[in-house]
Amino acid sequence: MSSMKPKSTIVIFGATGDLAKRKLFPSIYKLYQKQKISEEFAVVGVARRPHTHESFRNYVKETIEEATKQELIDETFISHFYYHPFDVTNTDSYQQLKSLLEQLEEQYNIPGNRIFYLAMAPEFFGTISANLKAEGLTATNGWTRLVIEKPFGHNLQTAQKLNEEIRQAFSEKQIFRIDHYLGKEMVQNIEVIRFANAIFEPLWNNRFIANIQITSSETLGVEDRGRYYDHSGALRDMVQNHMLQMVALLAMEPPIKLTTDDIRSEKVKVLRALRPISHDEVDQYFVRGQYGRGFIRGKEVVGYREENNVDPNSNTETFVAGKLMIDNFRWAGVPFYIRTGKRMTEKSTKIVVQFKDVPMNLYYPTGETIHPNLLVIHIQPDEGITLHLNAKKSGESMKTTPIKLDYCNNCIDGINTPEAYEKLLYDCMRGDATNFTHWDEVASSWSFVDPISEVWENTKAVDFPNYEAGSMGPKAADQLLEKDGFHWWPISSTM
Ligand SMILES: NC(=O)C1=CN([C@@H]2O[C@H](COP(=O)(O)OP(=O)(O)OC[C@H]3O[C@@H](n4cnc5c(N)ncnc54)[C@H](OP(=O)(O)O)[C@@H]3O)[C@@H](O)[C@H]2O)C=CC1
Ligand SMILES: O=C1O[C@H](COP(=O)(O)O)[C@@H](O)[C@H](O)[C@H]1O
Repeated sequence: MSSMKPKSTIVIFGATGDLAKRKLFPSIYKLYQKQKISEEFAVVGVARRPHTHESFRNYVKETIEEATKQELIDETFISHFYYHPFDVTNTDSYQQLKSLLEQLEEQYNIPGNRIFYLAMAPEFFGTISANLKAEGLTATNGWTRLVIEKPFGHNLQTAQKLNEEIRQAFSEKQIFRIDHYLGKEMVQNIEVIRFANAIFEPLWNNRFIANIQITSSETLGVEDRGRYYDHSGALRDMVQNHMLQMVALLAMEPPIKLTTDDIRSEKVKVLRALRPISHDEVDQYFVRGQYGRGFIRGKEVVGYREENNVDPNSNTETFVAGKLMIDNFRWAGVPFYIRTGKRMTEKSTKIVVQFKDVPMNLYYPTGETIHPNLLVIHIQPDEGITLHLNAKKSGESMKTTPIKLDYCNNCIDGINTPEAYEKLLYDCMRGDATNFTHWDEVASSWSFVDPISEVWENTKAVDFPNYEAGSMGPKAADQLLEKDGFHWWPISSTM
């Protein structure tokens, strides 16, 4: 990795789409504003919609203004954007794209460094990769990298096929598989909290931790993504990738060094150690839900089956809760509970590490319990850490009261946490793949998730819809913990 400002052309396939508009253009702008990338760069948008370079620049400008809520006055920045309209299945057009890139590389003195960002439906990933190689766009004097959006396959088999296709054109080192949760500030902080604090790591195991809970709840429904989501569901959309990545970061052994390979190999070991769930065991370990009508912040919303582009009899889950066991020395016997869903009470991603109770309760010999110690990692929207301890209740003789030590990451003046895509794009430009998923992680995650989706696809959920929009999911998700003697800790910002 070079310490110089990265310099490359970025080709965005799917440049007129939602992801480019909401995440990619604003991220490139932020990197430019912060002077993190070289002033000599070029972005080429590819999609079918007709645009000239000029009309595309206007479009990009509008999208950035909409995202940043600021007027974009820097005309120089926008002049680095170009547009090349074509259907990516049409092989003839790649030669023209190649000529444009060569011309821009000369104009901006870019040494053949190219990022191909596939912000398109996955069905095109293989075709684009093959065409880029066949038409000679990957052979340059510099480096070429391929950024792949999710979903990476629909199950292990399709993911393997896709991987083989893109590996025909790009080596593993050139492939940057995006999991945007890995770009979140507090997800990246998990590793630092664990490995830079002498007080946590000695306790970070089955002798002291009772359970770990990860919740990622959303208030949004499927919005305009019904067509994709109805074939995906929450298990593939959130669990196979984001939730399992957080589990891996929480459970991995300290890497030998903070290199991409060392960290990834520790994460893979966790994913391989996940106790496989057989078809017969799915109901014991996993709960699915689908939202019905309800209220989100006082506003009535429709049920999932009434959403656009969703089958009115859909069997797709919009909520998942699960109990994961990691069969290794460190974690044997410690449940990791995960839950994620749409149209829930609050938008919140939180990790709660619940420590085991003190060995003997000196303060309430009559049976009242002491509040367990909790370490809460607030991923979003609030970013921070809270440690729940017990202290003496003022004025009362030897009674305890729960107290909290709080650190708020995004309350500090001047800290403007970069958006996940901004960080990941920057990492990719620098060639740092640490916060992208290696194929081995993807494969292990699919192996774990596949039996669950197979059972759910083949058995109709008779009780769907089984949770009201605006609630915390179906009752069965609470029972999953209750049968182990635990309960979900609240996700409110006061936790
Ligand atoms: N949107 C989001 O928040 C997220 C998206 N993703 C992933 O990112 C990818 C893109 O998603 P999103 O932006 O929402 O999708 P959209 O449907 O909004 O955009 C798709 C883009 O592909 C272009 N396109 C479609 N077919 C062709 C073709 N044959 N040739 C050339 N261009 C084509 C479209 O442009 P045109 O019609 O002009 O050809 C458009 O620019 C998907 O893999 C998605 O799963 C992942 C996480 C979040
Ligand atoms: O990848 C996805 O993530 C979003 C949730 O991301 P967040 O950063 O807002 O927590 C989810 O809405 C979407 O369905 C899924 O594809």
